[in-house]
Amino acid sequence: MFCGTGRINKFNHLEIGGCDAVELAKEFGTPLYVMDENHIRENCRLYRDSLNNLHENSEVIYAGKAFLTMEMCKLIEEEGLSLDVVSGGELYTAIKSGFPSKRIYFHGNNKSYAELEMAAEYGVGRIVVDNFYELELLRDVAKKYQGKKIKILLRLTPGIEAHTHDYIKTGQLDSKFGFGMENGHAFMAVENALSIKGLKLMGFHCHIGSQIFEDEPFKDAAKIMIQFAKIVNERYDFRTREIDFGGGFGIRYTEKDKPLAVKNYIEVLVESVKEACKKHNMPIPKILIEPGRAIVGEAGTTLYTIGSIKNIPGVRKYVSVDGGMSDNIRPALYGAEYSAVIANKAGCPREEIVSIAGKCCESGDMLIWDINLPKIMPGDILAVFTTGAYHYSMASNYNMMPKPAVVFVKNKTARLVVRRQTYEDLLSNEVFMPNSKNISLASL
Ligand SMILES: Cc1ncc(COP(=O)(O)O)c(C=O)c1O
Ligand SMILES: N[C@@H](CCCC[NH3+])C(=O)O
Repeated sequence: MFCGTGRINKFNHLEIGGCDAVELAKEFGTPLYVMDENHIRENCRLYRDSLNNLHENSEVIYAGKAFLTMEMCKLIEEEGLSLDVVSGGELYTAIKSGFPSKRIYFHGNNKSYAELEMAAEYGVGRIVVDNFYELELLRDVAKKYQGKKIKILLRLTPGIEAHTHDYIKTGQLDSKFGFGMENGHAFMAVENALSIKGLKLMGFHCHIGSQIFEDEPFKDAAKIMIQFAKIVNERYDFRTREIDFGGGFGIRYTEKDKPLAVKNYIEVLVESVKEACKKHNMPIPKILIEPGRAIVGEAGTTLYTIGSIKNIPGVRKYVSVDGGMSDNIRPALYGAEYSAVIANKAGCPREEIVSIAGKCCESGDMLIWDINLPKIMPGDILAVFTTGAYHYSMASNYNMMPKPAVVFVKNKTARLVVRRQTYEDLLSNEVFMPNSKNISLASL
């Protein structure tokens, strides 16, 4: 049975990081995001070592959008990875945690002038430039920060169609991200970037999509990016020092998912880069990758308490939990599928097919359709696996649902990393004056 990174203990309960999930639910309440810290650290090392063993001049950059807290930044720092941020807020989180700015890569398809200034001020390692507007903003930023060379990568769309959900494909020409190769924008961007004083072009970036199971798109990306670097070298006498191939490595949500082993993804990428460099007689650049989901996804489990159960004989049994699309938008957004167990009956035989509903006011707020579980009762604890990536980071306050707490579990201990939002938190930004009178303009 798929148990995420957990196991079933002698009480027939799910146990994660040596902690009984039923006890975690009691201590911290539900819904609760539980992150298996050792698993995250093992993934960091696996990616770092697999890449480094094949090509020393390399770097693994954790894509913070998957799951970002200051504690996570600290973990990433300790494991020697760099960090990809996509907004002023993510950058602020990293800086506040004490993450070294030189190891920060700043992404985003609509960075504001203020965000770019913030990046220059903190001295981030690379700004990954996405479009011509951003290059123009950077021209001004570079003028203001004269003396500080702003190192950049250009994000390119290599025209690759990865076989994944439409909303998480990014490498094709018809994308909001990056400079298109097919239409010549990528070359114009190189010319532009090289002409701006104060910017130092270091190389290129691409990201072909997310939750990719095949190796072919990575092979294609390697070939196309190296070929591009070769042409750029001939046309502009520019040597590409580094190429960032983005993230996208697939993980397991259900038993149907069959991702490649990490080593295989990395091997295919690095070998393809080396082969292409040999073909074009070019030095091998620094190789960077940006896994997000693959670092944290399988390490996360969400615990919920079962509430109402509605049986429609001959149709369906709806089992509702105390969370929903506010803590996991992925089923509604992508039709994502999940595996789950009842944490307090983890080893019991599966007896009935039920559908797990969230408590938000939307018919589409369904977490899992048709899952086979042991006989389920109100008060049972449901554990949904593989919720470490794009869950906490995509959580919302829809229906004024407080965001769940996050705990890290490791070696039989659990520590609170993010406390549960309170109702007061939900109102904390409101500017509300109960005794003020509405004065209409007409009466003035
Ligand atoms: C530029 C960039 N890098 C890295 C990632 C991380 O992707 P994943 O979580 O699939 O590894 C993303 C998200 O898809 C991205 O847009
Ligand atoms: N948020 C998405 C993936 C997009 C990744 C960011 N470019 C997911 O949950 O699968």
